[in-house]
Amino acid sequence: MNSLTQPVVGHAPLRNNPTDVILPARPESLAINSGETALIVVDMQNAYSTKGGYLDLAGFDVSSTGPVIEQIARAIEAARAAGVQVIFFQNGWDSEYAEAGGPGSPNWHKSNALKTMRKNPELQGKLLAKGSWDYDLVDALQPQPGDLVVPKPRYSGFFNTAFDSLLRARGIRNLVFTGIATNVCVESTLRDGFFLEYFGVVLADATHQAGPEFVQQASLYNIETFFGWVSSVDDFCTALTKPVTQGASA
Ligand SMILES: C/C(=C/NC(N)=O)C(=O)O
Repeated sequence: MNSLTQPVVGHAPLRNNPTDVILPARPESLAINSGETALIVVDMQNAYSTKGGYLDLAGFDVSSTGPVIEQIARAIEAARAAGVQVIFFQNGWDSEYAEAGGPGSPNWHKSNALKTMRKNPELQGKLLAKGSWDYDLVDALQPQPGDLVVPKPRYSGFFNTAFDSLLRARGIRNLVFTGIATNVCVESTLRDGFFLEYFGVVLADATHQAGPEFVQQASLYNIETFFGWVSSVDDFCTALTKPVTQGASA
C-alpha cells in the first residue's frame, strides 16, 4: 500500500467542522475549539427544578428555575447547531436505593433526598429513584439523537460514571456547564474536571443554586477565582456563530 491508499487513523476523531471560537468569560476570555468542547447539562430533572420535586419537598426554593430552563434550552440549541457535543447528567439511584449507600456511606447521612424520605416514609421510592417522575429530565430539556445521557450516583459527574471515558474518546477538553445546582453538582463536577485537566466554564445565567442566593455568588466566585471560568448564555451562543480564522485575533 502506498501512502495514499493506506487507511489513516488518528487520535480524537473530532466532530464535523470543528472551529475555534473565543468565548468571553471572567476572569479572561477562553479560546476553545468547538470539536473539543461539550455542553454539560447537569441534573435538569423534575427533582431539581419543578414544584413537587425533591428540592421543593426538602424546603429549597425552586420558584425561579423557569428562566434557567429557557436559558439552557438556548445554549443546547446553539451547541447542537455548532456541532458541540451535548451531555446530560441524570442524578439518582435504583428504586431500592442500594446505589445511594447505607449508613456506612456519608451520602446516606448528607443527601437531603434520603433524609427527606426518612422523615416522610410515604415518599420512600419516589425521590430520585430511577423510573420515577422525580428522576425524569424536565419536559423542556429532552435529549436528541447524538446527545449523551450519563446517569450519576453522587454529586460529581466523574464519580462511578462513564463520563471521563466518553470525553477522552471524543477528544473533549473543554466543559461548558449549565444546570442545577451550581453549588453542588455543577461545582463538584467542574472541580473534579479541573483536577483531571479539563477546562471548566459555567454559564452563570443557565445555572441555579440549592439554597440562598449568596451560595450562587459564592460558587461563581470560587469557580472564577480558583477552578475555571464564568460566562453567559448570550456570550456562548454568539461565540459559536463567530468562528475565529486561524492566525486572526478576535
Ligand atoms: C442538593 C443536591 C444537589 N444536586 C445537584 N444536582 O446539584 C442533591 O442532589 O441532594
